[in-house]
Amino acid sequence: MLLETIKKANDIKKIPPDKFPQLAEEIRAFLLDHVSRTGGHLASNLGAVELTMALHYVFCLPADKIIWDVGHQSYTHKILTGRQEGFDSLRTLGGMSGFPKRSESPCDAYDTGHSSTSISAGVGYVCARDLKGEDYHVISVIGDGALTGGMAYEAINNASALKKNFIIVLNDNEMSISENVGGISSYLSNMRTTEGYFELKAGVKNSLNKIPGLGPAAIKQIHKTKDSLKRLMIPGMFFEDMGLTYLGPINGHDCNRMIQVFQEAKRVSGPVLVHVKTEKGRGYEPAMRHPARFHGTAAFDLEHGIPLNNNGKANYTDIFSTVMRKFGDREEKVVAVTAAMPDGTGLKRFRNMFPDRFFDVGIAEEHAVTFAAGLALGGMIPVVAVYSSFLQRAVDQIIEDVCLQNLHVIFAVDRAGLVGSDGETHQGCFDLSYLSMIPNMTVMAPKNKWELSDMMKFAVSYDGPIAVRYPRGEAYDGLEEFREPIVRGRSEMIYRGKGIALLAVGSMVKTAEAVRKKLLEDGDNPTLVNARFVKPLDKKMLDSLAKDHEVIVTMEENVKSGGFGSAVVEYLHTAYPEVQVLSAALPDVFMEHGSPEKLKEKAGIDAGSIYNRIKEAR
Ligand SMILES: Cc1ncc(C[n+]2csc(CCOP(=O)(O)OP(=O)(O)O)c2C)c(N)n1
Ligand SMILES: CC(=O)[C@@H](O)[C@H](O)COP(=O)(O)O
Ligand SMILES: [Mg+2]
Repeated sequence: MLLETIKKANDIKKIPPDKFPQLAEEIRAFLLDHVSRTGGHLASNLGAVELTMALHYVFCLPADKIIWDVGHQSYTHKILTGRQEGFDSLRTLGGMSGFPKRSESPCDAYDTGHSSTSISAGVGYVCARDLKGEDYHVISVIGDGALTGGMAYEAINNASALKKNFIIVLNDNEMSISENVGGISSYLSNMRTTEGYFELKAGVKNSLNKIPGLGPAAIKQIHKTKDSLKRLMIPGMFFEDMGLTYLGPINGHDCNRMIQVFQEAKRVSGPVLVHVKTEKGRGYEPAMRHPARFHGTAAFDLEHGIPLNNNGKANYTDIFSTVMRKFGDREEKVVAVTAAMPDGTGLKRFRNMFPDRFFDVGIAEEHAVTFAAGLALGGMIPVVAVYSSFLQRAVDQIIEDVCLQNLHVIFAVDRAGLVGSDGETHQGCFDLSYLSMIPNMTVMAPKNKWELSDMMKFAVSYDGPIAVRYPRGEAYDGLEEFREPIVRGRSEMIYRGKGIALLAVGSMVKTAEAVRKKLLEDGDNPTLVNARFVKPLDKKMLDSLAKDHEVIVTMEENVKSGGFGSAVVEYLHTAYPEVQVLSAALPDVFMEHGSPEKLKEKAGIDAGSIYNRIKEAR
């Protein structure tokens, strides 16, 4: 086994490149064996095996810096830097992260998880290197999907002005999570797959060298001709026009070719882009056929590519998907917007049935929100379906473009709360704070699957900016009998008791039920309220609770700061200083990867911990 030779960074250099096809095969077998058991990002990793090997062969880590965009494709990098054992604990609490982490290895140059940041970070490294007079290479590896994100162009613009030595590797597999979209994607797909541009470059260089006594004017003329020829050979010459030297496209599964080109890229003066063509899911038939399904996967049966442990229960995304399909039929003004997540947000069905009213804007959350503002002003009812952590990108657009103009834009905020195995970068723990601080915004969270549907109906009938946030995973199907009509700013009384009031937001209503059960066993008779609205706050309900409860417990899957609990404390503290308020919320730390259940325990927002806190307080 060649893989056994790899114990630490740069060990790959001990393996002769003619053995690389065997090493690539072993790495793919290793990835499949582990990811089929643990779950994780598979298809992108299978596609990036040879690319990573070639990079590790040519560059020297940790001195040289490889910055992985998003970071979901960094598994081979982890293997080649001596972290094979970590794959047994991949994405579990205390185990190895699924993304690059500087705390995990000196070879991880940059912590990532969100898209389109690698070129900016790379340009920063390059400037710091040159200011300090240091000597190393910086390589940003960005996918064609990530190249739909605006930050990438801001960074290229900057890199081109700075003219510093810097390598960008474009890993083009013609896929984002779903099919890649937009102009840049079509541009890349239209590029010739031959290596014509290389041949031309080499040809021109050779001819220049062979002509004795060639003067500067003649060379200038030849360069001009070369540029015109390049334009003929490669449509658009977009990257060169942006100020980068373009090399490619090259076969991203041919290690020898990549090694040759990366070595050439090292010698280029100024920023250079190497365009590498890879195949998402390579080497595993089900992933090649369904790259979107195997982009990020739970544990699956390796032989057939079928997920294990699928209990068939609907999750919140499924409910949202059904609601949107119904709106598509009933309300012609409803349009759907996603930033490259039609699968993850459940909008695929809407896309298939109402393609004219569906917009995938690429990995461009900021644009998605301002685009929705325009749609709303033009008379449509846009539903922006987006993960909580990705919406962080667009806070300014929510404030300036949507809320300031008080526009009817609906935000369907999926993956709100602890998402689990993706960890810090993906936990949806800030949205209640960053949404409810904005004037004109209404913020709701459903307690169960029926309420998500009711809240979406309410959101469509409402006129103004409004957000519904719901968690990743199985939709709660308890408390079906509690289905009072939704009224803006009004919470829902589930059980009226006295002494202790549990006031819970969304997913925490289920936890509050469990806390209530424990308290009932002790002889207490706690009240349980489903908050429904985080903004506006139901002050009438708070007034009424304050009258006959000594302790009010707020419960939310959001950071404490700026969240529901802090709003309740602010109100009660002045109006009813005698009432004790306990806030169960996420702590002021970035929550790592692990199962949501374990993370809740760690954060002290599981039923047991909240019960204990109440007991201590009384
Ligand atoms: C800001 C942000 N929005 C959305 C995502 C979700 N996301 C993760 S990977 C990905 C697709 C990236 O495509 P590409 O860069 O081509 O990499 P590939 O998966 O094809 O290897 C998306 C949309 C994200 N990580 N960050
Ligand atoms: C890397 C990335 O950002 C996505 O692939 C994300 O991991 C998807 O998360 P879900 O599995 O919750 O859709
Ligand atoms: Mg891609």
